[in-house]
Amino acid sequence: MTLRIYNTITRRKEDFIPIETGIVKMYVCGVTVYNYCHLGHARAYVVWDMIRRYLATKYQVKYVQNITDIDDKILKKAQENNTTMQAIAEQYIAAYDEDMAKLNIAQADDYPRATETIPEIIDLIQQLIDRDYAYSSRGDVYYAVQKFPSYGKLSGRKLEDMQAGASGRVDEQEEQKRYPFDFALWKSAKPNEPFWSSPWGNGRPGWHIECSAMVRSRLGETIDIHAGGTDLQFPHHENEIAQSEAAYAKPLANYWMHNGFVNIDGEKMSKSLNNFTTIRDLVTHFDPMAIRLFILQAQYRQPIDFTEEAINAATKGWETIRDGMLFAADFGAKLGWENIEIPARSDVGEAIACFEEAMEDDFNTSVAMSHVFELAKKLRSERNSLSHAGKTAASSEVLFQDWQALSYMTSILGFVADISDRQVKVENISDTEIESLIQQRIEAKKAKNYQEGDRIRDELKALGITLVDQKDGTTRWLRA
Ligand SMILES: Nc1ncnc2c1ncn2[C@@H]1O[C@H](COP(=O)(O)OP(=O)(O)OP(=O)(O)O)[C@@H](O)[C@H]1O
Ligand SMILES: [Zn+2]
Repeated sequence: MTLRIYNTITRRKEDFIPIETGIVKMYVCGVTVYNYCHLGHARAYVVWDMIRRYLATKYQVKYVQNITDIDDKILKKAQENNTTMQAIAEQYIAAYDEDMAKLNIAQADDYPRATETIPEIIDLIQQLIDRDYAYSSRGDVYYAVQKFPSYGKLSGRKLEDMQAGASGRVDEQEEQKRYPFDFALWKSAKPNEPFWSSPWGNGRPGWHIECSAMVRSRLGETIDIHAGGTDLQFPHHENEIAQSEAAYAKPLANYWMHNGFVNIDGEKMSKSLNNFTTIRDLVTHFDPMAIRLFILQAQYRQPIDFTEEAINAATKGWETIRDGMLFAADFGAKLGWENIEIPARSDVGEAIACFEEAMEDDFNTSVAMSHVFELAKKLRSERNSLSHAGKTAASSEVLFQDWQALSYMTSILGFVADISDRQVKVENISDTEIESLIQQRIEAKKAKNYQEGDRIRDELKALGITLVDQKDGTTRWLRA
């Protein structure tokens, strides 16, 4: 099987061949740190985390993700809060780390910050000026897009078409440019703004140049995969290509990958549209793994609509998968299983062929998840047989293989099931409390308050107690 990746720049799926055998160099554009991350950001970073985990089954992956800690929006927030740009950045970097850890997103190998990359940025701008791709103008430096003949090759935009559609509005900054689509590499310092000294005077870098400088300094002139959200194709990634390829005369990346949006009512979830739900708010209502599942149920390039029904359905789905993942912890001893660690790929063998086939097809997690569900549902039905009849339909060996395959797949997709949480809860409810809740449920059902009845059943389920309603109207219960 060969891994195939949809490459935005060629607009087709291609076989993945890394530059250096056995190594993948991957750069992902990170967040601008001036606010809490929302579900759209969660999607982006869950997706790149999943891809990184899958690649790591075959290659050594070097994963770099930048932090944009200089930006107009951060400055504005600092002014509003009467504090410094650095203080705002630190606050939201810490929040980012917390949110991503909840979603079980692995740390990058490196998180370069714009403020820590200034010498490399200045060097790169100087090279572009020396090669006549950039010019300084009253303390600013601009990239001359017309000098780069393949400008637009990633996004498919042509300068002539863009010019025809432009408004013709000219503000002060526009006057300093030679051509309307030239973009800033360096911005002269305004009063009360942080600045760094440079050959063009005091100022700060533009946004696009930081990524070109970081890719080069952390990974090299050409990398394997460069990734980000669909909105970054233009202008951000187009401009990165123009900068890096003009400076080094080599492709910046061999594969360009872009994740689809999380939408609300057909519109991109975004800070500027104020239609966002933060990750920290979501995790107070939903299990972070249900959020991860909600994201991975779609193939990464497809849009996802965020609705309450969809996230509720993902919560139910996660319960099934979690029970499957915890099958060994719950029943392994009873079935005589010895090694109940998450298995290595070699131990799982043939069982994962279908899963891998889906993942090799441009990381089709939608199909991959269907294989996960198949196994989780099978284990759930065996769980019921064990609880009710004290025996399983399939042999212990077959179940062990199923559980291993499920555990392997879910580890690649980055799911974690918290056994400690469950054990504590199970110990924390006494038989008398269970009996009393069952009695309350029977009464609720008699009063036709089925919602309350279901609530009690779910509450007990979360505590590891399964209720089994009998034909005679009584209820039996079982601890997981
Ligand atoms: N709704 C979304 N769905 C998927 N990815 C998103 C969404 N919103 C932002 N992203 C991605 O998150 C990453 C970080 O984005 P960044 O910090 O620049 O936020 P942003 O695009 O300014 O967010 P916003 O649009 O909310 O202001 C980018 O790769 C971006 O494409
Ligand atoms: Zn970038």
